[in-house]
Amino acid sequence: MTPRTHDLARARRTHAGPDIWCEDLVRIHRTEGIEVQALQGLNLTVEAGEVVALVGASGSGKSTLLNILSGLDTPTGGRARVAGEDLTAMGRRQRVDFRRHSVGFVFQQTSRNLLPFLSAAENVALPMVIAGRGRREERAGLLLDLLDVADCADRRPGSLSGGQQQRVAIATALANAPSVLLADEPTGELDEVHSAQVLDAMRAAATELDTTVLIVTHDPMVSGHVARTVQIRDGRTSTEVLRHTVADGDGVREVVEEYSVIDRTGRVQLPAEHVAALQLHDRVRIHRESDHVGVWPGEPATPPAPRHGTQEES
Ligand SMILES: Nc1ncnc2c1ncn2[C@@H]1O[C@H](COP(=O)(O)OP(=O)(O)OP(=O)(O)O)[C@@H](O)[C@H]1O
Repeated sequence: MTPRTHDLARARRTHAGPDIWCEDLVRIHRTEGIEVQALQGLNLTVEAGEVVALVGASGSGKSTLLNILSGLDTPTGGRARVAGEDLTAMGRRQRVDFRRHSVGFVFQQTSRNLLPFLSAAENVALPMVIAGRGRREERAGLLLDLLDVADCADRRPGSLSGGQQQRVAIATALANAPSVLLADEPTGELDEVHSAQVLDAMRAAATELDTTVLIVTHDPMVSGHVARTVQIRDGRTSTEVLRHTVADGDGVREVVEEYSVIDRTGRVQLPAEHVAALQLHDRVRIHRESDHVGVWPGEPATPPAPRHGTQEES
């Protein structure tokens, strides 16, 4: 901790277990008699202090999930807990409290995050005014310092660059020391250099304040800046990419491993490229070997003989 930020209040958790937990989450949107199942039994667990990117094609259900996790929307089915709060059983007052204290939110549009007629410091202080928090000016200054935009404190958003505005927006979202920070395409309007700077600043602030972060993004670059990337496909989590640094006889290197997600009932979504390459459709044959499971196209009718060590793993 730097000397200036050592007295910044960090997230305070009174719950045990993960900060984000969803089980079999379903959300059906109904408009003009048409039903769209945006989330189709989604499972996701994010432990306290993790920084996770959520990626997926347009329409895969990312914004729907974020709206539920931030308490703006309610699921049609399944269960969800964020910062220890059961999102399916919250009353109106509890929901207001949850949005004020337990979660912070950063939108893609820089103009949506900040009030244009307030300075950066006043924007950061505003959620603390609403929550009745003391020592606001001091905390606002420390947060702006933590996000490396202390020099912008007296400037209004309109005179700041997109990257500076997003840093101020992150400071604002962290004002009341939430356990969870949800960010919807926070780098969507920034170029690569500024995106990287904003992500690094967000990650550093999250570590300092012990905040759990979920970043929804289309930007593949974001994955390179986080240890865990969860892919959502057709309203379900399908694959996860984990990155970690290994130091061994060959030196220090980054190891990237991709996993398919398996749910409680044993469902696995095969990666789309495997499905296409092997022309898997309608039904497949599955064989268990001693240490893995093989998946074969449904044709021909005779099951293949096991070929140890050469099968495509699911
Ligand atoms: N309010 C709504 N009414 C009807 N359908 C909706 C509504 N919101 C979302 N949908 C539908 O639900 C599905 C998931 O949408 P969602 O916005 O969650 O996806 P997304 O992954 O965030 O997409 P994008 O990356 O384009 O923002 C889509 O088919 C979308 O058309």
